[in-house]
Amino acid sequence: MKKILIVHTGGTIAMKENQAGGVSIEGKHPLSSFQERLASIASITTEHFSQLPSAHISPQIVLEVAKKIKDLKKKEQFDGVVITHGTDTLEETAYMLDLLFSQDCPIVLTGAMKSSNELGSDGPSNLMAAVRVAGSNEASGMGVLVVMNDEVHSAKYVTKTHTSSIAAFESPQNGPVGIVTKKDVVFFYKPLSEENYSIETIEKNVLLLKAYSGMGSELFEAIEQIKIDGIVIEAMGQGNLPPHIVPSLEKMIANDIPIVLVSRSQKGFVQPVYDYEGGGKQLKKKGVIFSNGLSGQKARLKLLIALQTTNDFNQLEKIFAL
Ligand SMILES: NC(=O)C[C@H](N)C(=O)O
Repeated sequence: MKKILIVHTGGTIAMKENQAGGVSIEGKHPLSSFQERLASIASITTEHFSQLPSAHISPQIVLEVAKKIKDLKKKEQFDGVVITHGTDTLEETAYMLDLLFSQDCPIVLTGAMKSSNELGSDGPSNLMAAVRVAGSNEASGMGVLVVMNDEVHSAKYVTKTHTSSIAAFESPQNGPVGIVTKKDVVFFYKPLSEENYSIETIEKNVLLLKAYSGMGSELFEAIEQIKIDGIVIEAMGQGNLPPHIVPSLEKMIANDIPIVLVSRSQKGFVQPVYDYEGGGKQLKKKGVIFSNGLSGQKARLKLLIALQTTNDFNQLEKIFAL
């Protein structure tokens, strides 16, 4: 039987609906009673790390989760790790762990869209599916995975696309990397690359801004008042920005603050194509770093981690080309 470590961090999967219709964390983890069922498919060790809604989870907390898993893995050999997590920031935690762990031991994140006592609660089936994926031989070498609604997604591309449906997670760029059927776990693709960073702390301040039609420089002027180490901008289309913000970007670059560009569009990459003021070709020439199809929230985490290792522009550009 495979040995699986389950780390609970909180989220709706750990919550209950009260009589007034409010959903919150209350008492013992509701999936504790599900332990016996899980024991029929794997040998389970459970770690109650936290009971937090995922909006309360920060990169610093994710780093603590990573350290806890590394400590537990030093003491005991596990075939796979499952992390239960709130769905609101699940994709961010999954991607951050993907950057912090090598691909040898499967790490699978799951959660629930409906709390434990709601009709049709998806927590138990998602947890069961996640344990099966973490214990499957093919999961090794796949990077950190997200299992929701019987689909397996790669941490790099998965995103929450629906606020309440149980089919809330999709990978718009390339679809799921696998599915969970009644009998099997089936994978379609393997990732082509692996990235690993070894960091002890997260101390940098990286902001995320979204571009919008008519955007002016006022947000950038406000940001000048605070100390930042980097910024990610969700640009329009292939990586274009309104012209009025260009002088603010030039100022940041002159002050050695790296600017990473991603797209507001869910699919495709940003590319230096348009040669007008604020267009991608001109931004690239000015020293803006182009990302590789990551969402804004994931590029922000990558910059946060990368800046712990280097603030050399060429190095950062290489990291974001991966
Ligand atoms: N479905 C969920 O888990 C949402 C919840 N608000 C959370 O992220 O903690």
